[in-house]
Parts: sequence; C-alpha cells; structure tokens
Amino acid sequence: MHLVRRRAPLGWAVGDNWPPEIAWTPPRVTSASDIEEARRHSGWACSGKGCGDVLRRVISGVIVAGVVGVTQAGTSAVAAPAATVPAQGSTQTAVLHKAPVRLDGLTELVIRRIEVGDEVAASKYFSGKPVEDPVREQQIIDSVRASAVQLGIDPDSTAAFFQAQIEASKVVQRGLLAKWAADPSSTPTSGPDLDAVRQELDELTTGLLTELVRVDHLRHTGLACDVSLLVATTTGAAKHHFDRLHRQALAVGTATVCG
Ligand SMILES: C=C(O[C@@H]1C=C(C(=O)O)C=C[C@H]1O)C(=O)O
Repeated sequence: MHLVRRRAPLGWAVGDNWPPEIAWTPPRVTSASDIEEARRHSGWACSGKGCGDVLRRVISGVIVAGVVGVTQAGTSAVAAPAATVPAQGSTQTAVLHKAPVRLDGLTELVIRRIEVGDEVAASKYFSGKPVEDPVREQQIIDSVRASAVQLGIDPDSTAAFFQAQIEASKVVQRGLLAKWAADPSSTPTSGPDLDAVRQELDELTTGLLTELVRVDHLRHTGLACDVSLLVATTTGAAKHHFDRLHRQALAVGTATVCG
C-alpha cells in the first residue's frame, strides 16, 4: 500500500487513533461512494493493497465526528461530558471524551458566500460581464486588511482567507457558466442586479470578519482545527445538498482556515 498526503487537513499520522479525542473502532463502511467521499475529504491519496481499510477509517471517523458534532451543537467547545454515540453500520460504539473546537459558524458563512456565487453567475450570464473583476477583488482585499488591523487579527492570513473566498466564487461562476453553455435548457430564467448581489457579499464580509475574530485562537491548533473543519464542511455540504462543483468551491474557500 502507498499512502501519500496531498494536503494537510488532518495532523495525524497513519496508525494513530483518529480523531484523538474519540476512542473508536471502525464501523463497516463499504460502498464505493463512501470511499470516494473519504478520498475527496480526507486529503489523502492511497493506492495499492490495504487502502480500503485506511480510507474506511477516515470516513468512519468523519461519520462519528459528524454525529458527535451534531449532537454536541450548542454545547461548550471543550471539556464536554463523555457521551456514547452509535456508529453507523456497526454494533460498535464511539466514546466522546472531549468535543472538538467548532468552526460551523464560519463554515456556514463560507457556504452562504458560495451560494451567492450562483446569483453572481446568473447575473453575469445575462449581463455578459466577465467572471473576474480584479479592481473589485483588490478593493475587497484592501478593505479586509484594514479591518483585520482594527480588529486585532493577522492581516496577511485574513487577506489569504478572503482571497480564497473570491477564488471559491469564481470556481462556482465558471462551473455554472460552462454548464449553462453546454446545456442551454439548464440556464436561469433571470439574473439579479450585480450591485445588489455585491451588497449581499459585503454584508457577508462583515459576518466573516466577526467569525474570524471569534475563531482566531482556534485556527492554529493543528489537529483540533483540522478535525473541526472537516466535521463542519462535511456536515455543511450535506445540509446544503452541495453538488460536486459546490463541494469543490467549499474546499477552495476553507483551504486557509487552519494554518
Ligand atoms: C463575485 C464577483 O465575481 C468575482 C469574485 C469576486 C468575489 O468573490 O468577491 C469579486 C470579483 C470578481 O472577480 C463579482 O464580480 O462581484
């Protein structure tokens, strides 16, 4: 078996118990789509004999952590009481000793911004405006840098986070415009005014900055941040019925959260 790390959302080594706060034994997860889901979300690429077990461990952990994340919603982020959670597809159980840090609020706003990308795409489909507007992008980056200084968070990582949001929006816009060009029957019937949509994006910027301040101390916690982000993005994408394109945008938009 050959296992390589393509990116680093999880700070664990092969053979570690995962997630570290959860004592678990892997439930049976066998379908091809589960494994494909694990491959896409784990940040690991695996080839050869034994990969199935490794990937099953990852997706099993995601399921358990997701269940825990949902059941622990609204409770304290640390030192939560122990809870027993039934593992999907198995009689085995996972025991939660400590809830992971939560990035649901930030992720929810990233998701909303991605959804607004659909409206931007529809607007541009009718106006013929290009996907990319470098002047507007620079205005956003300059503005969030200035806000970061005022709010006492790092301007460079704040700028990188918002650059990722802009890239995520462009992933959605390009994907939808390409889809509509290939299949005219799927095109929108109307498109909103771009200025109105940009106002919505500006409001989201304020919300995202507030969330970045709130989770600032969690963003450099390594594994805890990685696990929390994985749970938040996995459950968020499922809750919003994200398709492949929007999941891809979500991966782009959250790439700089834990660093
Ligand atoms: C969303 C737009 O499309 C692109 C993405 C942007 C963004 O995500 O903020 C900004 C400018 C464009 O490069 C837009 O034109 O407003």
